[in-house]
Amino acid sequence: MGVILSSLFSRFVSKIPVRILMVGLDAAGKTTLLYRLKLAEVVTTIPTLGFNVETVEFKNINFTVWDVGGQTIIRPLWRHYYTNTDGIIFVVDSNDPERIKEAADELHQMLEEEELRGVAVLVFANKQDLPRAMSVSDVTEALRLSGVSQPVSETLWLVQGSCAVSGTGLAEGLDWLSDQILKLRSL
Ligand SMILES: Nc1nc2c(ncn2[C@@H]2O[C@H](COP(=O)(O)OP(=O)(O)OP(=O)(O)O)[C@@H](O)[C@H]2O)c(=O)[nH]1
Ligand SMILES: [Mg+2]
Repeated sequence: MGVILSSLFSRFVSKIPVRILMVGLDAAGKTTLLYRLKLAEVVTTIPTLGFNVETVEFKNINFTVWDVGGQTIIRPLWRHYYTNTDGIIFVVDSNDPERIKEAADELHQMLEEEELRGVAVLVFANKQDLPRAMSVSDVTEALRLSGVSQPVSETLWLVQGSCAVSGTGLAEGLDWLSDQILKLRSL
């Protein structure tokens, strides 16, 4: 009886494990975002040369977030993290219109990967606190996402405005991402 109760208990309280790959161009704010989520603090970052990985508890989900460095020379490493990815967080510096096309090209190249087919993609249009930041709709257009079809009952992608420094928009993004991942799992 005790064993049954304890296994029932752990079934209700244990969190659902989910693996997230977080990528985007260098300086988009990935590492800042990761530690804002993990510690609710702003950490001083240096460019990530390899990766950071942290678990972040959010509602009934246990996200393992892989934050991989975005400098041009190390972008080919992203694909080594694709296997078993449940969701992608693609971080864009909305204040860097000069490189938004480069970001779009990287995103589309990734979306063509067989291993990532059907994976939910949350785009954070980050740095919305900066006065000259591109709006969410401008980022969506520049990323050419409207052309990427959404499956009938799920939404494959969402562009969410964010500020990794204050944390604005992060919970909304994770809410959407967790819903999508759970929906896709139940299909
Ligand atoms: N104003 C503003 N600055 C931000 C925001 N997010 C990150 N930054 C700053 O942007 C710079 C780069 O942030 P990182 O988190 O190191 O960027 P990254 O995407 O991890 O970069 P790589 O590791 O090189 O791929 C840092 O100076 C951050 O403080 C934001 O939402 N608003
Ligand atoms: Mg980093």
